[in-house]
Amino acid sequence: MNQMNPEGYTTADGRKIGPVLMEMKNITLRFGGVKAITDISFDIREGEIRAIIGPNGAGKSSMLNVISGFYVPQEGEVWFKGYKRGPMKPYQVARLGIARTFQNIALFDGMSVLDNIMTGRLTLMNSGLMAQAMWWGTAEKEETAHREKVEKIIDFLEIQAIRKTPVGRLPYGLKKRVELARALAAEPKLLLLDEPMAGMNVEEKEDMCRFILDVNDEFGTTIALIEHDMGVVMDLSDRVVVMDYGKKIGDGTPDEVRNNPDVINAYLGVSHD
Ligand SMILES: Nc1ncnc2c1ncn2[C@@H]1O[C@H](COP(=O)(O)OP(=O)(O)OP(=O)(O)O)[C@@H](O)[C@H]1O
Repeated sequence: MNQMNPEGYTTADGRKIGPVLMEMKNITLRFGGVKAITDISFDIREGEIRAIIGPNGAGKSSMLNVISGFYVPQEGEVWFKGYKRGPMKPYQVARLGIARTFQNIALFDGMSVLDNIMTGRLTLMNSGLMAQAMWWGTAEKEETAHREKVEKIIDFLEIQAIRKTPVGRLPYGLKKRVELARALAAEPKLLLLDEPMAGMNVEEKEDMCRFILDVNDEFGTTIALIEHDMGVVMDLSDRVVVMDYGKKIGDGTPDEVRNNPDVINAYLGVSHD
């Protein structure tokens, strides 16, 4: 199988990748006079770890925000699970099965790890406040089921010891792991990670890499990520989209991208962290 096969393909290391889950077709996004994205197309396949890279200001965050539904492009189409996606509210995107983490951690510092992760399940909860007041039994049963799922994620990400700790007291690497846990609590089909390794030391990066691979492997979650650390990108990703000045300049396996002269030029031509 190759990457063009509609059924999917098998990676060099034997991982099975499925059919297309998301397709970005000729996306153009402008902010006033600034063109952040110019006519970019690419797909994300089921089970894949897909990276978006590029020098500073290339348009990566803008693209992640288009994928998440936060930005609606002026031109182009976004297809998800075989349907063209129109403008949506964030909760509708979450219900579709897309969850994300943020470049700057977005957790509730005063709340415990457990409670923060529980907030990830809000879009899956049927019982609202009214229902809880009137039919406490049903709501309680539902709450127990949610707690069980959350406890599973806590075990999986090895954060049992800090489950009661307020997030504000945790070191950076662990906060990032809690953020991953909260995104996973929504049971996403597609998980978006915005610079998951930013600000981490070597050991924290190694842990995060392992957890990302395990999530992908264990839950079959498709993952799209932006990351500046090239070593991490090349190790983790099945395929990589490369952006520069809002345009796509490369798309392929890490090896293909690494040897692409346009990509080499883009990275040599600018300062990069
Ligand atoms: N909300 C916005 N309003 C106006 N311009 C914006 C906005 N967001 C991004 N831009 C512009 O769009 C272009 C792409 O920015 P974007 O943040 O997507 O790049 P990036 O590749 O994620 O950069 P970095 O690696 O530095 O985070 C830049 O010229 C940026 O100034």
